[in-house]
Amino acid sequence: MLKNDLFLRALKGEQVERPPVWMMRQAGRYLPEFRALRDKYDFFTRCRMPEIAAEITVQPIRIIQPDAAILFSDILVVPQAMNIEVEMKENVGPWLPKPIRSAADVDQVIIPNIEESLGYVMEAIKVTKEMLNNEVPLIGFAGSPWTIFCYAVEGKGSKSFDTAKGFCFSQPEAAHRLLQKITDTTILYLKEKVKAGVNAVQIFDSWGGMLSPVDYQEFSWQYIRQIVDALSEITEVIVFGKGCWFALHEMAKSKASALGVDWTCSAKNARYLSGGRITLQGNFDPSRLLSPIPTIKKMVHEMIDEFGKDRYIVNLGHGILPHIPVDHAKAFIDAVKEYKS
Ligand SMILES: Cc1c2[nH]c(c1CCC(=O)O)Cc1[nH]c(c(CCC(=O)O)c1C)Cc1[nH]c(c(CCC(=O)O)c1C)Cc1[nH]c(c(C)c1CCC(=O)O)C2
Repeated sequence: MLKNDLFLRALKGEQVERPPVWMMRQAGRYLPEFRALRDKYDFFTRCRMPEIAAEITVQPIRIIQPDAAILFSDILVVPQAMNIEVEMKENVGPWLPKPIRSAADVDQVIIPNIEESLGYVMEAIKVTKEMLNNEVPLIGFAGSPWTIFCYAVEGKGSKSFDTAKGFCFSQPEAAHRLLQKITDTTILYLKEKVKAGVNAVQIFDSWGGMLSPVDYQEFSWQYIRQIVDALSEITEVIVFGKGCWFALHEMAKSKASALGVDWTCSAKNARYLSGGRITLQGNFDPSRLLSPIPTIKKMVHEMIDEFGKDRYIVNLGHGILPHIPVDHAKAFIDAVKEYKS
């Protein structure tokens, strides 16, 4: 049994003493302990070594003490397993030497045997669960099919992902075939993660907000919904769509346990759009952690008042930035623990 199950209770919509808190990208570069390991091994090597991945996962649990851990890994290990080469370049980010640009390229993409190609993730989950010793739940994750597609086609990060969008609009049949392959792989992958021991899963649709509301339904949401349908049978599912406030109404009708929101959508609007009943997660502006500590704490308390303490998980509106001081990150977490309604 978990010693701290606040996070799972909030996902189930139960009443809580205070809302749970964790931070997207909490295992990351703002921690000196993370940077020390970073100097020793390159990015995907760290993902592939279960002991290292587990160590990075529990670092924030020791240092800033959130109510949930998120497995250290990356959304791009999935395309790697699908026969799409992905590198992580220093100061550049993801880099794909051979992006997908044609129907013939899509033919080369495989739905892998998860055990064979991503077994190292399952090993990392098992080691992490032992290290966590039932202190807090462990979150597993995957990118949304659309977000993975963005990298697979664009070949690198982008401000607008217009090559990826252009592929959808000019070669829709090939685009949908690729999106479906990613979806099928992601379902198999997340099911294995649940078997290996994660307590909940989050789907990151980081680039969903690049699409118009109509295109979002066609190229992103219909695939996320397949994942939610398959996974909600066995675990709690959180869907985080960056910039996807326009889809909250549709998302709230799904079997997801919670929806993530970013800081461009007010708590009031998010509650209104999502119908007021589903658990919401977010939405502190990550740059706001640069404010003085008393300001951070005050703003966190106001944010909880606005969302309400129940059916709410405190988080940032996107990942923590690398230059945030550790004591500011800790203040964010502490503010939630000090909250009195
Ligand atoms: C789009 C995306 C990626 N990866 C991820 C997303 C979705 C979330 C989001 O939108 O931020 C998800 C991700 N990536 C990482 C995690 C670990 C768990 C966590 O702490 O949240 C998670 C959940 C580790 C990571 N993934 C990456 C790092 C930094 C790599 C390093 O320098 O060591 C970490 C800690 C690398 C990465 N990985 C990716 C990019 C664009 C980059 C480079 C940009 C950057 O440096 O932030 C792809």
